[in-house]
Amino acid sequence: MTHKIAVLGAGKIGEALLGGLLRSGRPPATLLATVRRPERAAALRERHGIEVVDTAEAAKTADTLILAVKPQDMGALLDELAPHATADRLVISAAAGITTAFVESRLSEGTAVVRVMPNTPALVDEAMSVISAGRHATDADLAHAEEIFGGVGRTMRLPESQQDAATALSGSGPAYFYYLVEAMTDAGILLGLPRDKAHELIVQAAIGASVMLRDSGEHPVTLREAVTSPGGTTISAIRELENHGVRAALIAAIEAARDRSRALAGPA
Ligand SMILES: NC(=O)C1=CN([C@@H]2O[C@H](COP(=O)(O)OP(=O)(O)OC[C@H]3O[C@@H](n4cnc5c(N)ncnc54)[C@H](O)[C@@H]3O)[C@@H](O)[C@H]2O)C=CC1
Ligand SMILES: O=C(O)[C@@H]1CCC=N1
Repeated sequence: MTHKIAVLGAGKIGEALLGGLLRSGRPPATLLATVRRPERAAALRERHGIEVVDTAEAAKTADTLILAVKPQDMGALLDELAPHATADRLVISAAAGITTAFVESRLSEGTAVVRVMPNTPALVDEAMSVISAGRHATDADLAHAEEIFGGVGRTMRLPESQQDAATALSGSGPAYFYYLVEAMTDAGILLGLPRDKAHELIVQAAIGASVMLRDSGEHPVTLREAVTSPGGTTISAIRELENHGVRAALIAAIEAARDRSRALAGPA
């Protein structure tokens, strides 16, 4: 069998991954997708030139099955998959909250399952994908998952016990930055700047700050201190952020995301 990857439930994250795999040079003939709606199938075929098949066909043809449906749809997908997926398939779940134990319990005994939490910057090859092994996944299975998800950005191995936290920080993480950009744009509007100019200023500040965070090796406190002149503008803003409990709000928000990820696993 040629080495094939199927993305089961090619929605936003599944399509981002497929696009990245194609950009990284994987031939379209080695990729398969499954979807629910015919219009979606037509769009995927047209945009990426890949074959869209049903779950049974994907399970029979591909040796790596990436499950990218919503956590709430995972039980139904596994019911469809189980009769067709032999135990030699590597199954990779990208769903928030869903444990490898849950996936394993629905598939053939001994199936290797890997849990991965990517994020949407996969669309621009800047994802972070956090990878954990299930009970039967070997180092080679983890390396295979790293190779696939490494095509759309960076990867990090963490124990599965830390996946809900990683989901809250990294899977959902880009949304917090977009939220911040929205709020800062509102501030620019309040201060009388045109929306497009405010947006451009904030996006460039975000890119500049991100590159410095990644490349300077400096602690964020040091980078922030370098912006914060005595008696200056930045400290006036920082005082308001502290007054409004923004740090505590972020900690509480990310804890809530972690708790939601745990809850999506369903009752223990
Ligand atoms: N959107 C994001 O930023 C991230 C999402 N995830 C996870 O990825 C999964 C998908 O999320 P999105 O892509 O945002 O959702 P989505 O709703 O865009 O994609 C899911 C797709 O699966 C299809 N689907 C559902 N059941 C199916 C079945 N039985 N057979 C074939 N197709 C089926 C749906 O029609 C839909 O197109 C979720 O479990 C989520 O937790 C993980 C990391 C980041
Ligand atoms: O919001 C969600 O549940 C998904 C998982 C991580 C990012 N988006």
